[in-house]
Amino acid sequence: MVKSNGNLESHFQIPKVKFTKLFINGEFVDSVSGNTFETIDPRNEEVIARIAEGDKADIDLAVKAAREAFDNGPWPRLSPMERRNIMLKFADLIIENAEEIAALDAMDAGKLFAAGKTMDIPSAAQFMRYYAGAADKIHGTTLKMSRDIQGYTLLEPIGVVGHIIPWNFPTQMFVMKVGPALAAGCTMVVKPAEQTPLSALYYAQLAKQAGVPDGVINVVTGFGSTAGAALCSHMDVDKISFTGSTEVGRLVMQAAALSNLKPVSLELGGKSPFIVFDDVDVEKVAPLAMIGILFNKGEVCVAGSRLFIQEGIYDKFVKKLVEITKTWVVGDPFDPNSHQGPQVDKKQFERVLSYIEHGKREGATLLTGGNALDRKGYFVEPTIFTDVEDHMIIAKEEIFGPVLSVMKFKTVEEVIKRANCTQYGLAAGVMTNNLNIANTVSRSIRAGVIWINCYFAFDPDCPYGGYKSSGFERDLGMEGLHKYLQVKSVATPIYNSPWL
Ligand SMILES: NC(=O)C1=CN([C@@H]2O[C@H](COP(=O)(O)OP(=O)(O)OC[C@H]3O[C@@H](n4cnc5c(N)ncnc54)[C@H](OP(=O)(O)O)[C@@H]3O)[C@@H](O)[C@H]2O)C=CC1
Ligand SMILES: CCCCCC/C=C/C(=O)O
Repeated sequence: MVKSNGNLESHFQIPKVKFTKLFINGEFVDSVSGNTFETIDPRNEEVIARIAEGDKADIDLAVKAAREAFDNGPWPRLSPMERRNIMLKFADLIIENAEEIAALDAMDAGKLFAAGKTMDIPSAAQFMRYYAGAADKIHGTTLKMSRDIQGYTLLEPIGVVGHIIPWNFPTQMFVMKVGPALAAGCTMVVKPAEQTPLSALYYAQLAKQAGVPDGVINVVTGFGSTAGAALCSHMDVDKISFTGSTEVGRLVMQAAALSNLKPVSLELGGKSPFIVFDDVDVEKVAPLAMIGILFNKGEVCVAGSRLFIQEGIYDKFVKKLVEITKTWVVGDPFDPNSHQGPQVDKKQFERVLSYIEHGKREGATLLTGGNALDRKGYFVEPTIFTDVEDHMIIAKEEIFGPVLSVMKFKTVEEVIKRANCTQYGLAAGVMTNNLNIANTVSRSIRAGVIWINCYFAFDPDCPYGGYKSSGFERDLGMEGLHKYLQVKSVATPIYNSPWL
């Protein structure tokens, strides 16, 4: 039985929500319609605040501000060093306000407050600093042309960017998208997920404080089917950067194509294999496998949700997994003893529980967990299914919760084939002390991120994104910056040069 920590009263003074309106052209404003929507605390199902509900009319105003800021404003025309300095100030303000932002994401998304303060928010500031440092290192190339022509390329900002972000990492997603776009000299409209508007609005205020000019960053809170769809279809938006479900990713791409053929980058769902060979130390790797599914309550696209264990260590490994779940505390995300908070909302909570019922009906063995906690809020026990078969729904579909599907395998060839047998291709974990196996498997798995003897090894310098139905283009790394740039080739004749 998973313990639900008794201390549900937070000793931390939860801050009042300061920003609830749309942020357009440097000001917090009501939506044109005057409509608002509730943002709910998944700990207790209570209303945190009412937030301005932007729709097409507000997207039009936000895009107009971003368009004007790009076409005539200072941001794309500042020297890269000036952009860098403002971005560094932005990063400093993120760190200075880490505690308040962590509290907002804990209230809005059920994310652990302590982890937010010490990991999520600081890593977001690091992402911003990484791209501040990249701002004055955006270089084209000189070309060796075949005739008496001199050629070179320019990397130019793509223009007005629409960022549509999900609810699972409100902070990182905001900064992973906004940071590189700022460094590139772009302007933007951010549509945060309806479940998690609070930190995005807070970041908008910090950006203004840091000196980001009005109109460069605009935040329109609201719903995907209205505000999000309007952003994707907008004729004055030059690029869409989307993170979310594969299903919605298709809609985003369709809207972009049917409007002005704007390019899109898609970071979508996953069903990542975590592969354990029988030469590993079970005591060390089993905890990593559990973190691979339980980190952030399983609401992670790269979660290692399919655990493949080689038969030689299967029984010992599974026994260790159960031991670990018994020490795993599910409870109030403000309580420092909690390892796991509530799922983000009622819809996701019910979705996870419905997948657990699928697993039972399909004949998998429910080894541990499988229940909601008997308390208010959207809390789900860490759940492990064994005897899972590849054709089962819990082996094929992304659950996006603390539910692990465990499978046994014999050979390297078998596990490569089974790991690749998925529509997704986001990430994979390969646990082995055999370098040849690590090399073979890492090159054979069709996924955008491979972690060998580690997991969730995120870094600002390491590109992150998917193959197949997990999307294309990358966040993070210099690839995460280049998607906000476009290449211009320039050529001129050369005369009397001693060489070509
Ligand atoms: N790759 C990743 O990091 C993530 C993947 N996911 C996947 O998505 C699933 C559901 O999560 P969810 O948040 O509902 O993901 P969605 O794909 O539904 O939403 C992601 C973002 O897209 C917006 N959106 C929704 N419909 C449209 C549309 N027609 N046009 C433009 N934007 C739209 C959403 O707005 P709104 O929230 O207001 O509807 C949200 O901001 C998860 O179970 C998981 O499979 C989810 C989060 C992160
Ligand atoms: C420190 C963790 C950063 C994670 C940010 C991106 C991951 C998103 C996902 O896979 O859902």
